[in-house]
Amino acid sequence: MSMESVAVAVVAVPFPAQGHLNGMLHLSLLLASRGLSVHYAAPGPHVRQARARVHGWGDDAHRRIEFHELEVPAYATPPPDPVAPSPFPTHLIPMSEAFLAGARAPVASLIGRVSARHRRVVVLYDRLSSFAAPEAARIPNGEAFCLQCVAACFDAAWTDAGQRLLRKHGLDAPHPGACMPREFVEYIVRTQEDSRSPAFAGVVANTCRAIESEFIDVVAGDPENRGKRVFAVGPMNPLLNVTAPTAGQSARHECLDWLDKQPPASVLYVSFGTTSSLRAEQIAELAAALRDSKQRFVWVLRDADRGVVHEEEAVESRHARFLSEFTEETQGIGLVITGWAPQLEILAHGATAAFMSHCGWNSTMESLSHGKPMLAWPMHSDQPLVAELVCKCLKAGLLVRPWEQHSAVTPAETIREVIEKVMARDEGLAVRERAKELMEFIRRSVAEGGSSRKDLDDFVAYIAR
Ligand SMILES: O=c1ccn([C@@H]2O[C@H](COP(=O)(O)OP(=O)(O)O[C@H]3O[C@H](CO)[C@@H](O)[C@H](O)[C@H]3O)[C@@H](O)[C@H]2O)c(=O)[nH]1
Repeated sequence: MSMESVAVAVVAVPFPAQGHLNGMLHLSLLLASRGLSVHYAAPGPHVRQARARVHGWGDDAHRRIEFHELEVPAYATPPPDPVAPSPFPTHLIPMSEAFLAGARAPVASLIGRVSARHRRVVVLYDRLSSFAAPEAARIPNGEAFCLQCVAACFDAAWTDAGQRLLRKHGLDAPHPGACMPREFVEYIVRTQEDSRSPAFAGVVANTCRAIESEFIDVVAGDPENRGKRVFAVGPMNPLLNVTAPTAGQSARHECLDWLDKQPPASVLYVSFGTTSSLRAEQIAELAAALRDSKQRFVWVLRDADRGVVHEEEAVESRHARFLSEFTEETQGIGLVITGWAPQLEILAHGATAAFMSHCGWNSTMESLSHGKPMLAWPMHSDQPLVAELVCKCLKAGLLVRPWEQHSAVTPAETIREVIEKVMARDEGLAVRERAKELMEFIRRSVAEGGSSRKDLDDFVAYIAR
């Protein structure tokens, strides 16, 4: 480790929901592997959640990071409501508000302590934890970079130039603000002023030129980013080798042993991330579609996370009756996982053929970087637009149902039709081939000489200057 890199410290302040904790931890691990001193700060339960759930780095990698548990006053953590009219996780709003109100002071004090010991402090914040950016301006040696853990097309979609580009590509998703409740749009607006801190130096984005080149240009050209640096370093998730298990990882999930016994490219992986809960009627239709399609599957059947994650007993009890019958009917053909699944390893596995997903951005990057076509079932926020990007622009997926139908139950027949197309029919050949091609492009981006590698090198060189 050079003295130069030790002199610069990174303070990473994720938003404490899994889809954000995860990206910030991947980036922190990438920076730590380059010899930078990295401090990762989140409320205690979320630090533990991020560490327990991250995949692909091996058991030892975390030692390179200093974790800080922020004291945030207690808040309500209601369970998700699977029958709510909107699939947006409104049950997370009390956590978001408490975090916004309570985390600023402990983050400021951490930044102050780190500032005293380093030549420069780089505050990496999430768009939803922008309050950390002005704290970088209050120390003499601070600067702030925003980690964009959503697609560049979603970031771009809020601007006129972005909207024009979306139309040019025939991407016909509703305006981003329409896919989330008004109170959450207000939350984003309230954090906007902070993100314009004088310490704001630029954006690090979990995307790459191989899939979003024009959208990255729109983000870079946004007047808010004028004179700032934009680095597209994605995918930040490790790219696993399809045959070898993760090096240095002790425990292996049993579903991977089951996948080892299945033929190549024969299994459909089904999972809807950590912010979606399906209503019982929808679960029954999806189950019927999986059973009737006669395709092998791994299905992660979980409700959305609470504001603080407790273990999964409640989920199991909600589905217990249905599950005992369904697992009997599909014995040998499929697996249902009700706990935390090793998604990255599942997507990397040679037996996995395709991914039925809500199109969260982490899932999308993980799927495309492992060559798996997507069966897109968008639920809220950025997902309807990402589904359009994957299906229409990248042509690496098929839509299960458009977002506009989110309050209706999608029938088994419709779901089965898409499963059969992607998994078995000639009609699905093009998306299967295209996903493999994109994997090659994406992997070239992060390899020596690729655009994401260069942007990561440039980012590291810039902050360590
Ligand atoms: O059993 C599981 C379930 C999930 N995951 C991982 O959890 C992450 C889920 O992230 P994502 O696919 O992005 O979905 P969400 O959890 O829904 O993420 C939220 O955050 C994302 C990034 O901001 C947004 O793109 C989404 O719309 C938003 O819902 C991924 O890394 C998955 O690999 C597992 O490893 N095992």
